[in-house]
Amino acid sequence: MQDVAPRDYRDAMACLGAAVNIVTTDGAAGRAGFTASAICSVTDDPPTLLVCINRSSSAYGSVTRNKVVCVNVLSARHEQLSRLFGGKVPAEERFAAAAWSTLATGAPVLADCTAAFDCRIAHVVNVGSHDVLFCRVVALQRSGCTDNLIYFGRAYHTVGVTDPAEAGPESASGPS
Ligand SMILES: NC(=O)c1ccc[n+]([C@@H]2O[C@H](COP(=O)([O-])OP(=O)(O)OC[C@H]3O[C@@H](n4cnc5c(N)ncnc54)[C@H](O)[C@@H]3O)[C@@H](O)[C@H]2O)c1
Ligand SMILES: Cc1cc2c(cc1C)N(C[C@H](O)[C@H](O)[C@H](O)COP(=O)(O)O)c1[nH]c(=O)[nH]c(=O)c1N2
Repeated sequence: MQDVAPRDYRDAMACLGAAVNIVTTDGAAGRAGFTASAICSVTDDPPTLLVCINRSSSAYGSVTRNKVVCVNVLSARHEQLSRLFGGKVPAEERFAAAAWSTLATGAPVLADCTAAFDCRIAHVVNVGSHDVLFCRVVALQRSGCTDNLIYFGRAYHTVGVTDPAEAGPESASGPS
């Protein structure tokens, strides 16, 4: 069996479109956040999602020591914010560019995000350069679920629904 080169792997992964999110944390280990597309739902009982984080990321220490994250799902208007959280910009400058609140864990919730999943990190698995964080969702926020910022072919795109009713009502749940 022939090994697949990392470059070929990334070229093929560039063909897999994915929603763009900002993953945040706060707590004793400090506030931090990064742009992430390697996120998916694991199970609805108990509500659990996974986040893949590069261990070389500036947010890594804060995320793993605080043991909480909020996954903020982005819409088209957040492209510039996604670029800011995509690397090489100091954390304070990233957060200064938007309005934030909190739900249950204290991790920053982006005021106008499409959906926010506030989580406690339940389990961590090391795989190559990344840690896979299995995150138990403890609170939610949904608002204006009409479009998503998508990363595909190394570029940003938008998908949306023409009838907002298709996306369901706005809501928030969980302890606050
Ligand atoms: N999962 C990730 O860690 C991830 C995902 C997307 C982009 N990025 C980072 O964003 C920057 C721009 O990326 P790009 O899409 O323009 O070109 P790229 O060639 O670095 O990435 C192409 C695709 O490969 C995957 N990928 C990239 N780096 C990866 C990594 N270290 N581990 C696992 N999968 C990875 C992603 O699906 C990405 O869309 C790069 O620095 C890249 O490392 C990282
Ligand atoms: C569209 C897109 C998607 C992702 C990323 C980037 C971009 C532009 N990055 C990279 C990540 O955002 C970046 O490396 C961090 O912000 C770390 O940079 P600093 O170490 O903080 O400068 C990223 N990193 C990661 O660990 N997991 C991921 O799923 C993703 N996904």
